[in-house]
Amino acid sequence: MPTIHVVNGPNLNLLGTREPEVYGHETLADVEARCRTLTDSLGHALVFRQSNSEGTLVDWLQDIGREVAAGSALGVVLNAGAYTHTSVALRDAIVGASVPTIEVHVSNVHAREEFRHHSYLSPVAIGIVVGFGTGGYELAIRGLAERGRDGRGG
Ligand SMILES: O=C1C[C@@](O)(C(=O)O)C[C@@H](O)[C@@H]1O
Repeated sequence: MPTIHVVNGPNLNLLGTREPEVYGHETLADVEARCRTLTDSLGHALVFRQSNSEGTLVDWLQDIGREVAAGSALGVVLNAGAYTHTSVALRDAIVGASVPTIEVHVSNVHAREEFRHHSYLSPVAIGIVVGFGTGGYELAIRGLAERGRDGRGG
């Protein structure tokens, strides 16, 4: 069964201690453990990563695109953090490397500051999960896996 990638952007390494009233008390390691329990039960491999660096995230998306083209990955669950609202480079990587992408946000970005309402990624994502706390990662994984089963690749 193809790999499901989960990629986290800047400051998500601080989950658990960062603004817990917004992002909750679970750490990124807790989230990874929950994701792994789910992907194990679905029969998919999981690669779960985090970087604060935009260029590293671009490199990973390009790598994932190659794996998807080769049939060894389904796509990516992507919480790009603040780069969501700023990064044309991440959007270009998703499009240029043809990466099936589910955009995730722990918080409901639309109920927050105006600058969080715009996403460069949403128009090129296949789906978006927003505001369900850290449980949103599992919802997104289910969505990506379901889409894979449905035969709608790429
Ligand atoms: O870093 C983050 C986290 C976030 O992506 C979320 O998961 O709710 C929302 C972004 O606006 C913010 O910059």
